[in-house]
Amino acid sequence: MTQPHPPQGEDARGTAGTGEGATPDSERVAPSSQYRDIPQATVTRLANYLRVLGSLSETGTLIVSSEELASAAGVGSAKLRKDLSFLGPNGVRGVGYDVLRLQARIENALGLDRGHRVVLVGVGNLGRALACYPGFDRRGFTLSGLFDADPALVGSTVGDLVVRGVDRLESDARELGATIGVVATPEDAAQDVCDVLVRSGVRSVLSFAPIELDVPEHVEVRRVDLAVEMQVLSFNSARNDELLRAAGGAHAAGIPPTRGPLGSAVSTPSPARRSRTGKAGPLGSAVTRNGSVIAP
Ligand SMILES: NC(=O)c1ccc[n+]([C@@H]2O[C@H](COP(=O)([O-])OP(=O)(O)OC[C@H]3O[C@@H](n4cnc5c(N)ncnc54)[C@H](O)[C@@H]3O)[C@@H](O)[C@H]2O)c1
Repeated sequence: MTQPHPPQGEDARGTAGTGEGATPDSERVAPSSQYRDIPQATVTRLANYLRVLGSLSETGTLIVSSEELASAAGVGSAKLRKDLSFLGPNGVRGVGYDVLRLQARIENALGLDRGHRVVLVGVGNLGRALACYPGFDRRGFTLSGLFDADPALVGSTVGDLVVRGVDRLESDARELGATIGVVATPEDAAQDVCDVLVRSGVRSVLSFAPIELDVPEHVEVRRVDLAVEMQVLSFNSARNDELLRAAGGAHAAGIPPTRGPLGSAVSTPSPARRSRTGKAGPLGSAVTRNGSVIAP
């Protein structure tokens, strides 16, 4: 992860400070507000780069090239450089990115350096699993409060926290300084819970309940729906089958293989296609054909 590599693409110009072609990073930490125009898709990818960088820093890697980082994150290196260009000058030409510095830069852009206190409502099957997951802390999210309506659960310990009654949600979430509220209740309770979270001052809600939640304009809701993710996988799988069939026909006719939907040449899947480099990701996880990394 430390070999130098020649600059290319927009980096090579070294003008706009878009990547490894830029001058060495200044120590100046930009305010997060400077990043508000970053496109949503880039924000999602930045979070992914951050995860990869976290794994690299845990293994003591100091410098990473854009190709290596891009490969581990499952994106093309041009896209990676474009994404990182939103953060201002990064990296050193011919050397690569300083892992810790880039981590700090992305954390700043994502507002993670401020830290987030999270409260979770609904400590059932899903809520318990989330409450026991140790990975949030590593990424700047401190689970600070668990709430449930079931008297049998209130007072019990889940993970490191004692479950509180939902009747205390408004006052306790405010007192805890919660910035994010997670809704893991049945759908019929989700809107009420969301309203209480909003009254407590929470401005970001992550909901697992399968309904749309009404919130005031200043509050953002993100809904997680695994069924939707599986539907996307189903669609991609059907499309890739189609492309493989077309590529098979083209091979038979002596026509070169077509490009896949993400720019990869379509060929029969094999273990060697676990990632663009044929390597497992930094977490030992496989990079899927559509570019996402499956975390262990
Ligand atoms: N998005 C997804 O991919 C996905 C996947 C699985 C489940 N879910 C959804 O997540 C939610 C939780 O699922 P689950 O399997 O953990 O359900 P569950 O029944 O095991 O747990 C729900 C918990 O919410 C508590 N609760 C009920 N009303 C409440 C209220 N008013 N205030 C506080 N707590 C209250 C219950 O006491 C229970 O502990 C459901 O809405 C489910 O549809 C979503």
